[in-house]
Amino acid sequence: MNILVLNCGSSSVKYKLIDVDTKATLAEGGIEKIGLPDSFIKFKLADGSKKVVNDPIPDHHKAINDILNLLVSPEYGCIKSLKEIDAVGHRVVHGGEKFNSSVRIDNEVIEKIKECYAVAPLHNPANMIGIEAITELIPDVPQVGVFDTAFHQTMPAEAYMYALPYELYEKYAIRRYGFHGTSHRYVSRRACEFLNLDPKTQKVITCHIGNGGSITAVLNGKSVDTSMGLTPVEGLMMGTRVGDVDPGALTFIEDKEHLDSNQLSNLLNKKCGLLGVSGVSSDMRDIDAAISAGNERARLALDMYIYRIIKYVGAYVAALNGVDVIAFTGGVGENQVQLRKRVCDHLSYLGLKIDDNVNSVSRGEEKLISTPDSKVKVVVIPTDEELMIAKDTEAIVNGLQPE
Ligand SMILES: Nc1ncnc2c1ncn2[C@@H]1O[C@H](COP(=O)(O)OP(=O)(O)O)[C@@H](O)[C@H]1O
Ligand SMILES: CC(=O)OP(=O)(O)O
Ligand SMILES: [Mg+2]
Repeated sequence: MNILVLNCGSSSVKYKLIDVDTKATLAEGGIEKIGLPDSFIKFKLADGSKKVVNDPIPDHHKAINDILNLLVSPEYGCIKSLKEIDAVGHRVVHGGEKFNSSVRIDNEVIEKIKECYAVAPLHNPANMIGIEAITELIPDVPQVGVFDTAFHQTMPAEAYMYALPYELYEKYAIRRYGFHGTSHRYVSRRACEFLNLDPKTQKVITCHIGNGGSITAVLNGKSVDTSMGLTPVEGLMMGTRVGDVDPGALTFIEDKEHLDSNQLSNLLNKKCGLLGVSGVSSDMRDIDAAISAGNERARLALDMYIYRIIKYVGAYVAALNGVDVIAFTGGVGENQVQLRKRVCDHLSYLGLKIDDNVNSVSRGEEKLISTPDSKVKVVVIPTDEELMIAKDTEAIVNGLQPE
């Protein structure tokens, strides 16, 4: 069975075509920097080498079309026709309170995904573009939705409730949901497997730091708290998202700048974070380059970004009453060596030590980066949301309950 996985992030679309019977990955790649002038498509060729093609990709619509064309392209494709795809698994970012596991996509599910547009404006519309493109091109193929929010449905009420009037929760389901759940689920399990530990007995903190970023406290395999909230804006400072900010500052800005709620949402989602503070870019690679060129605002942005990660990890050590394993993942977490070093050096009070030599060469591969005598194990685990999505999709198409 060939399963196509589409993972629409806020700045990227990643894809994998997996033959789940042989476990072979037939094609994989991604489009990055969507909406930026230097966007590109990167994909693996049959011989394992990578090819990068620079191409202006203004939005997710063009990104998905390019991916589908590439799959059947005579030069680089691996299938002759889209009919060779048996099922499609989609990452869907916001599923509200409705979904605590993956589901087959039907009209009712589509309605629920659309209901969540307002609370995930960078993501759910992008996810729907993927679903609609597939419905149009290969209408009879079953499609499965795998929700970022599902893994966090185990959070206790004390962690997911806001101290707003209770009626607002009852009326609108305003609460914290958390995101990147598929990644936190995969990385927390894989980190334990990699270290030969039983996830059911471990206190794990997973740091998913990409264009969007979130940190999760995982106790015995279950999410008990996470840094994102009702929307993917809460928590860490991100590429373009503000993260935690005094709600009082928001009403002040609304007033002074005469913003309506759409304009305020646009500001908080698209104009803040690394981009807003540095004035340079939302992309960590550009921030690193600007710092090397002496840009002080880029340096301030990175300092703030790292400081926020340190505070959240500290908070989750408290929430878990200790920590056994810290895992870094996401485009930044897997590659930005300095960031990992600075976060870990700040956690030396836990008896945590990283091996600078190992850390400084660990990029995009599974690695234990703490020293043998460190009291906390620190690992880099490249996330594989696509594998999780493929497994869930296979289970659902076969009428089984996903794990
Ligand atoms: N080698 C690298 N060094 C530093 N940052 C990197 C590197 N590779 C990717 N990144 C950063 O990772 C981020 C994108 O992460 P990713 O997880 O792919 O994003 P998304 O949230 O869209 O899924 C960007 O800020 C990018 O600059
Ligand atoms: C939910 C979220 O922030 O996703 P991404 O990091 O892929 O933008
Ligand atoms: Mg992502």
